[in-house]
Amino acid sequence: MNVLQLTFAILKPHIMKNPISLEKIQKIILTSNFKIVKSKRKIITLHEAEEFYMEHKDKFFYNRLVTFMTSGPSDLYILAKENAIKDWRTLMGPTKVFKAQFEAPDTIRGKYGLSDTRNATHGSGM
Ligand SMILES: Nc1ncnc2c1ncn2[C@@H]1O[C@H](COP(=O)(O)OP(=O)(O)OP(=O)(O)O)[C@@H](O)[C@H]1O
Repeated sequence: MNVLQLTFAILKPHIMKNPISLEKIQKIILTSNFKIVKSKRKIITLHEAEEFYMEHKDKFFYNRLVTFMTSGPSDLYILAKENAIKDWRTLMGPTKVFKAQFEAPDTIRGKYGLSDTRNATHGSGM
């Protein structure tokens, strides 16, 4: 039996500022057979960002991360597909931008990541 799975994806603020990157990533979502269950464009509040990244509270990049994530609109998606979580993470590529660029240059982060913080997209973990 085929079981649909949901995943939560975010297109981060620097992507939203570049219409070409935004369009290309939206196209990747659609051509990879994800169904968009729900989408919303919004500026994530500081409170939401702090809660969302709570697990990283003590990391050196936490302040930088929540500041960046609240710096402008993001696109938020609930995506559905078989193996949605794994497939979206595979499309995103490695978290760290240099690893993405050298080891997985064709992934979203490989192509559109600018730094370890501005790494283009978020995807739910398992
Ligand atoms: N070393 C780092 N320096 C700067 N920012 C980082 C670093 N590691 C992680 N981040 C930021 O924190 C976010 C969450 O990190 P995490 O380790 O949970 O990675 P992930 O599971 O691949 O990413 P995400 O949860 O965004 O899909 C990353 O997407 C990135 O924006």
